[in-house]
Amino acid sequence: MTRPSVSPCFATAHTWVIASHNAGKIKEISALIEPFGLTAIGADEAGLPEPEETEDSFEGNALLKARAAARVSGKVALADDSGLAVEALDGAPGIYSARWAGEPRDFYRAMEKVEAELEKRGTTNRNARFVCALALVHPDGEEAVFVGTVDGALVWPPRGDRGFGYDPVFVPEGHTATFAEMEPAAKHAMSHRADAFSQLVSAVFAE
Ligand SMILES: O=P(O)(O)OP(=O)(O)OP(=O)(O)OC[C@H]1O[C@@H](n2cnc3c(O)ncnc32)[C@H](O)[C@@H]1O
Ligand SMILES: [Mg+2]
Repeated sequence: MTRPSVSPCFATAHTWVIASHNAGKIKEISALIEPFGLTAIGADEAGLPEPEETEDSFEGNALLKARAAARVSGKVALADDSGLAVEALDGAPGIYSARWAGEPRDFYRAMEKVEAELEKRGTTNRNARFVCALALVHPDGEEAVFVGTVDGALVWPPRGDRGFGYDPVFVPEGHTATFAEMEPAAKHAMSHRADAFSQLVSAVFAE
């Protein structure tokens, strides 16, 4: 038996707080963790505030959100900081992916902004990548972060009504459907979140 590469305290907790206010993410993360016999509680359900994302990296913001949730709830907290990095836009919107949608959030507007920026640059390079940092924090101070990615290309106009955020404009490499046109299980099998989660599973639940 190989030892888990992080402290066993994460796997022995019964409940993980999902430190996110994004319903789409909570749904995807709950589906990923429930097979491990863990109960997931969303940040709204746990009455957690939404911290300001002041760090300059996905990892930094994921840790900031998980630390705040673990401190307030006294439970293991899992946070996800993620976004779309467009090659021809030097990685934008990146950590600002949610902020490009304005307040209240309007992702059609955010997708239009990405398209307008590409047109401004007069480029034919439509390569993009989704990135997901998952931070796991125990109230006793133990921490771990896992980063996953998926490469693909942007399409215009948006297609499909599944998923959330930028899914309607993202076609993963080797496919023709956007994430928003795929069955949720197909997206979960290849997404940036699934990639980060499989690293987490190897570290936390390794036998
Ligand atoms: O911070 P929390 O409360 O978790 O929720 P959020 O929506 O603000 O999340 P982020 O700060 O991590 O912003 C990430 C944004 O990137 C986009 N994004 C992340 N993962 C995505 C996915 O799987 N499909 C489509 N868009 C995604 C989506 O628009 C998110 O709002
Ligand atoms: Mg956020």
